[in-house]
Amino acid sequence: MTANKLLTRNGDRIAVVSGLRTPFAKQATAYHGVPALDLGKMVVGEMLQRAELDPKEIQQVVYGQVVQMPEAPNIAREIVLGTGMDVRTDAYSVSRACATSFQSTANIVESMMAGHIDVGIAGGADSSSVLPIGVTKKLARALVDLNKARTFGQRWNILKKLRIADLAPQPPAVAEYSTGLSMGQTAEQMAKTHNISREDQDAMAHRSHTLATKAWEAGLMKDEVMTAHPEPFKEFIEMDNTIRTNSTADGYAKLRPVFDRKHGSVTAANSTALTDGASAVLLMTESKAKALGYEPLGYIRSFGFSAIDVWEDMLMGPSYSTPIALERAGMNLADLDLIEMHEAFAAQALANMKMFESKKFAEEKLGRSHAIGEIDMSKFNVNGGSLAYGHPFAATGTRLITQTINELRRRGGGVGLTTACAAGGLGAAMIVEVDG
Ligand SMILES: CC(=O)SCCNC(=O)CCNC(=O)[C@H](O)C(C)(C)COP(=O)(O)OP(=O)(O)OC[C@H]1O[C@@H](n2cnc3c(N)ncnc32)[C@H](O)[C@@H]1OP(=O)(O)O
Repeated sequence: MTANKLLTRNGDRIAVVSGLRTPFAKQATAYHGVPALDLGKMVVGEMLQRAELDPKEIQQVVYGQVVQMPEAPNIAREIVLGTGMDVRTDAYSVSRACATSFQSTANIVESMMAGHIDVGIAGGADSSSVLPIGVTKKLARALVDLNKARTFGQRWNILKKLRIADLAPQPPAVAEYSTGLSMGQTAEQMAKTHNISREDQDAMAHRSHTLATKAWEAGLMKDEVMTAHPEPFKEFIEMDNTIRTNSTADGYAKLRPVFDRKHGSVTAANSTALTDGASAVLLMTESKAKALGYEPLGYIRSFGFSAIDVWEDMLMGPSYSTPIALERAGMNLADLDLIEMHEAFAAQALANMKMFESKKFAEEKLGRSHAIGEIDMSKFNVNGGSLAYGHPFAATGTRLITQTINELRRRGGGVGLTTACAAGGLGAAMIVEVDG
């Protein structure tokens, strides 16, 4: 029972007591004008209310957002202050690109393992609609110099050096800082290197939308997705508007590639949309959960993070992090009942799936004698993935954790892998379990 599990010093497992998210929405739609912080407060506030937990029980909040709000750099602390928690609740923010809420969850787990806390909240939120739109480097420099200038002549000397182009606003790019390549260009690179066909990418996207539609229709999302009522409080948002409920296989072929217009295969339909949303999990040590009268939904069994080069195959994180998490759990891929992989792009997910079954990859890149294993599609993203739900960067990790645990519960228990790639060549994998 105790072997290969994450345990506290008292032998407690780390329990997921609750998990919730907002409906996810495409950029500039339902949450236009709603900052990530408000989305985060919305989901954490609602989760506390549903759990009927005295907010004063929360000892630590670790939260994250990938696209930062300069006016509120510590989103976790703002969530504490904005949701009625004790002002003395510790809170800090983390960033691990698209794996941010895997990281915030890992931080709470580690605090529990160290014996520092026994109740904490982890999660992440992002808005692609409320962005810190900046100015060019030349204009930024001129503005600083203008602030220091004392005379009209000095001011004029600064201003006359500016050109019209220097005044253009600079939105943040979804690109890798050190290579300058966008995530879409990286997916395109991976599609070419691993011979991922356009047809296979489109089929994966169609599968994702179809399964997500079925999941919503069957009412599977109702416990884990709240109804949102964002400012200006005109409408309620009940469902992800990212999902194409009328997805048809032939609708995909018509689209032109976006990131390599001439020779590419990555389109708007086989990429995740730019998305707004938030998610969170409430974690407790097993004995604290029981003492407070909670029946845990599931447990965190193991996790692992990985890092590789950013120039080639940068979004291959699942293929590197999964063997680490499996080894720490004392398991093989075949022991898993579910495999939930973040679908950043169909090409990226398919390239990872290929590498899972490649002995050559295992030998050359992982230093292992055998492949990670072949993915059984009946266990893979069974209720659809990020291609359908979208990807509010920091929110995807805790979406995956909650979705996987809930599906394991519907199946009467078991063990599931959640895994994601992230910018910077990072990878995250977390194994969750539900008692049978
Ligand atoms: C580690 C990581 O996770 S890395 C990933 C990080 N995330 C990203 O990089 C985000 C990637 N995505 C993007 O940048 C954007 O979504 C893009 C550039 C791919 C597309 O953006 P947009 O052009 O604004 O997408 P939009 O939603 O308008 O779709 C474009 C067209 O495709 C169509 N389309 C989209 N999905 C589908 C589909 N499933 N089936 C059929 N048509 C579709 C739309 O209807 C639209 O058609 P229209 O022009 O006739 O209206």
